[in-house]
This record gives sequence, structure tokens and C-alpha cells, in this order.
Amino acid sequence: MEYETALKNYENQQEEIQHHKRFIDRFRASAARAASVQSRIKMLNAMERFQKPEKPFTLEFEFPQCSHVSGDVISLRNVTFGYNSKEILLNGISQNIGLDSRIGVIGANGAGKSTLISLMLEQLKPIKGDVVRNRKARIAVFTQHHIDQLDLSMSPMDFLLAKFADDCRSLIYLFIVIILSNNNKQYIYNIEEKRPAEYIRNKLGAFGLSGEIVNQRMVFLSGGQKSRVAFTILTWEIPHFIIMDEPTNHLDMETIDALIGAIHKWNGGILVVSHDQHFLMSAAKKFWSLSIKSGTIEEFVDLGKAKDFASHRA
Ligand SMILES: Nc1ncnc2c1ncn2[C@@H]1O[C@H](COP(=O)(O)OP(=O)(O)OP(=O)(O)O)[C@@H](O)[C@H]1O
Repeated sequence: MEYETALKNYENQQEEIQHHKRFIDRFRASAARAASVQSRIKMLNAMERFQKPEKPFTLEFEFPQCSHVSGDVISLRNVTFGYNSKEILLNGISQNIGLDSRIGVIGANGAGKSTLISLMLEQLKPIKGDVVRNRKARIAVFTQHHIDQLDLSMSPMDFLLAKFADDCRSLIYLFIVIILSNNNKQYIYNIEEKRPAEYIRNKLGAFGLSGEIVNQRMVFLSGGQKSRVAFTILTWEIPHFIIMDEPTNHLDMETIDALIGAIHKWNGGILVVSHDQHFLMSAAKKFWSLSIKSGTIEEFVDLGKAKDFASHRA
């Protein structure tokens, strides 16, 4: 039985029990109602009671809310690119990506989706045109590569302590400075909570990793759990914009739904390349369809039309 139905049945029965109990309490001393009272007592004693159902665990992610940055995150100005000048892959592309954009990128295999990402991240230089990045906006990138980079012989806690050693050292210094300069115990206690291990626990907790698991070697973690460590790293510096290349390829359904939920609750923007229709429909609000033939991008709000464009022009 579904949790909601079981809970409803339990609550209805509790209400009914209370109703009978009130009747019994009210007329216990009444001779005229003695038979009714006895009958209700018997009924309550014979009633088969529902157990209060346990709420099933649902995995939830939380991306840290980012500060406001004005202007576009990335602007593509008449960008043309090919790995060699004879084969132009992307042809005169102009698009502005706002901070709150939710863009899904689709296109046939080899159309140039990953290349577009590399251009946006300035890992590649256009042959013509410009990519202008807003230096105030922090951009994070998520690909399968980021899960592969985890050192499985380490625990999530040790891995993050090592990876973000500088940040952790700053927290320790901050802690010491506060201790030395302030005798207010409550204040010290608050800061103490932010010590590295605790800080990392909170960060991992936002992705549903808690308890013993944070100290277990990652080789023992499931694929979904490892991806959650990768998401913790992804959002460590509180990005304003996240670029994802096929994020759902190695995620289980539970993790995909948690990721969609996190995107919905988050105030930053995303651009995602994906073949996963469910994920695209749930996470993106507009779709860039990349034509392999013309090397251009057309924007759609309807995923079906975007797919038609990508396939007809291929
Ligand atoms: N470093 C490179 N040097 C030369 N050609 C490349 C390089 N990287 C990719 N290509 C070629 O550029 C084209 C576009 O590749 P890209 O990976 O951007 O496409 P994609 O749309 O992401 O494809 P897929 O959906 O298969 O991942 C392909 O024909 C690919 O073989």
C-alpha cells in the first residue's frame, strides 16, 4: 500500500477512535446510555488497529543558493568553430545565457554539443567571433569525468578534506582567531560548528550522504552515492551556473529525480546536454537544437519541435 493511503487510513481510524472515546467519557455515568457505552467499549477493544506507517526515505539534493550577479553569464557572439578550418562545426552562433537560464541542448551524435561546451568554457578558441564570460559568475561543470576522478581508496570525508585543504585551513584559522579574540561562548560554539569536518558533513548532507557513509572508503559506495560526492564537489564554491554534459548517463532513477528536484529549488542557471528526454523535459525550460548540417542553433520551448529540427536538418 502506498504511504499516503496507509497514512490516511491510520489518521481516519485515529479520528474514529477519538470520536468513540469522547462518547464513552461523556456518557460513562449515564444509566440511560449504559448499553451504548458498553457496546462502544467492546467495539474499541475488538477493533484491529492500523500501525502508523513509516515515511519512506526519499533522496533529496540541495544546491546552495547563489548570490545575485547582474548581466549574462556567457555570451556567444557570432561564434564559428571547426577543428580544422575546412570542416566548420558551429557556424556563426550568437546566444546570450542569462543567470536564470534553464537550457537543454540537443543534436545528433557528432553535431558539436560537447564542442560548444568547451567553447563556452574557453577550453577552445573560436575561429571567428567571441565568447564573453561574466567574470563575476562562478561556473561549475559536471560530466562523468568528475565521478571518475574520485579516489575510491579514500572516504568522502578524507577526499574532500584533501581536495579543499586550503578552504579547510581557512576555516581552522577563522576558528582560532575567533577563539582568541572573542570570549562569547555562544559565538565560539557557532563558529566551532563550522570546523572542517562539520562543514564537510553539512555539504555532504545536502546530497543525502550522512552518518557512517561519509567515513567509508568510496570503493564501497554505490554509483549513486559516488555521484553525490561529485555533486558536493560541483557545488562547493556555490556556483551561479552549472553546465552538465550527459549528467544522467550513470545515475539511478532515484538520483536523477533528486537532481531534478535540486534544480527546481535552485536559483542559479543550468545548461545541460542530454539524450535523456525525461530529464530534459523536467530540468530545462528551453531547448537549443543543434543542426549538424548548418552548424547553427535554433531555440525552442517545445522539446518535440527541437528534436524535429535536429533530426530533419541532420
Ligand atoms: N579534439 C578533436 N579533434 C578533432 N575532431 C574532434 C575533436 N573532438 C571532437 N571532434 C569531432 O567533432 C565533432 C563533434 O564532436 P562533439 O563531441 O562536440 O559532438 P557531440 O554532439 O557532443 O556528439 P555526441 O552526442 O556523440 O557526444 C565530431 O565529429 C567529433 O569526431
